[in-house]
Amino acid sequence: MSAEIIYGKQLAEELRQEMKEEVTELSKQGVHPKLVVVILGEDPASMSYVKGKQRASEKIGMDSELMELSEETPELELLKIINQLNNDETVHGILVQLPLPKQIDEQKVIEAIAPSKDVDGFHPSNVGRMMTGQETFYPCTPYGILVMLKRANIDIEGKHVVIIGRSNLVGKPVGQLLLNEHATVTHCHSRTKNLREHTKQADILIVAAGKADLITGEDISEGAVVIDVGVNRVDGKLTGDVDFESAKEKSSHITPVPKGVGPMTITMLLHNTIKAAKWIHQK
Ligand SMILES: NC(=O)C1=CN([C@@H]2O[C@H](COP(=O)(O)OP(=O)(O)OC[C@H]3O[C@@H](n4cnc5c(N)ncnc54)[C@H](OP(=O)(O)O)[C@@H]3O)[C@@H](O)[C@H]2O)C=CC1
Ligand SMILES: Nc1nc(=O)c2c([nH]1)NC[C@@H]1CN(c3ccc(C(=O)N[C@@H](CCC(=O)O)C(=O)O)cc3)C=[N+]21
Repeated sequence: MSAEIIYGKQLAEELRQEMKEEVTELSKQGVHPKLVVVILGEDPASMSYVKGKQRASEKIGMDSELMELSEETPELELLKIINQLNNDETVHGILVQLPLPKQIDEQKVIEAIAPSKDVDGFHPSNVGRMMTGQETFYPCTPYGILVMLKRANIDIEGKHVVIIGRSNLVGKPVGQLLLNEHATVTHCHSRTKNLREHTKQADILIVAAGKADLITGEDISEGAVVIDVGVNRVDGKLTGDVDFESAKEKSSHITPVPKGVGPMTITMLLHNTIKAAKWIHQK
């Protein structure tokens, strides 16, 4: 069997077209969704994601602003800036690019962002809402994965989803969202023993470890759905956590890297920003 390739990039473009129309409609009502992205330092990989977010926002007619701060910015100064953005009525979404330099406590920064502007969905209040099945901003990568699975007509209910990763950004929230959709969820991580025994059990395998080629065709069962979240740079080339060629021969569906999960992450960020603008407007 050779898998159907799920191109997140293509789906992302379709969804962004719909969003562009929504932004036009909103602007007729005087609502101009605006995202502010804050980045500290000039790490090339981070800059490249951030530029991608900027381009995507502009393409759908959304306002977006990039605040480039020095790598040495003190924590207190960053917290002050976040406070100003929280109080700025023209700003609907705030994203502080992670990871942050070592002088800054990441959790403090995440908690400083007003939950109503937390388009990343990382604030404990929004995480709690997601956990209890309430409407909120869902973290962009997990939400993008959910939308991809749904659009590809993949059944989630009752299926065994195995996730490699338990980070607060990806692993944990994707497990929670799929649990909300009635999947049976297993998380694996660096202390998991006999990883292959677990991955072989997966109807849907989500790999978010950040280790190139961690998973190959031998680790999966015939007909599994494979979602590769990993973004690794190997010899200057972007690659995922899954050996695409061998996994493609055994899976029923598989996402590529690039052009898979990444573009969906950015799309859900745009979606959350539009949602934030609509919420504020309704108040
Ligand atoms: N495409 C996209 O839009 C996005 C892609 N990413 C990418 O996804 C990947 C994961 O990101 P993130 O969750 O932030 O990364 P983290 O490094 O925070 O988490 C990695 C997780 O994988 C686990 N892990 C690492 N190595 C192994 C191993 N050999 N076997 C089993 N488990 C392992 C870790 O276990 P433990 O908890 O025990 O340490 C941890 O839970 C990265 O490549 C990142 O670049 C991230 C965000 C968005
Ligand atoms: N506060 C915060 N929120 C994030 O959502 C966040 C973050 N910090 N820090 C870093 C990670 C990583 N991330 C990606 C987004 C898009 C692509 C993406 O679009 N990738 C393209 C390729 C892009 C390229 O060619 O460089 C693709 O896979 O096709 C990848 C990774 C968001 N993150």
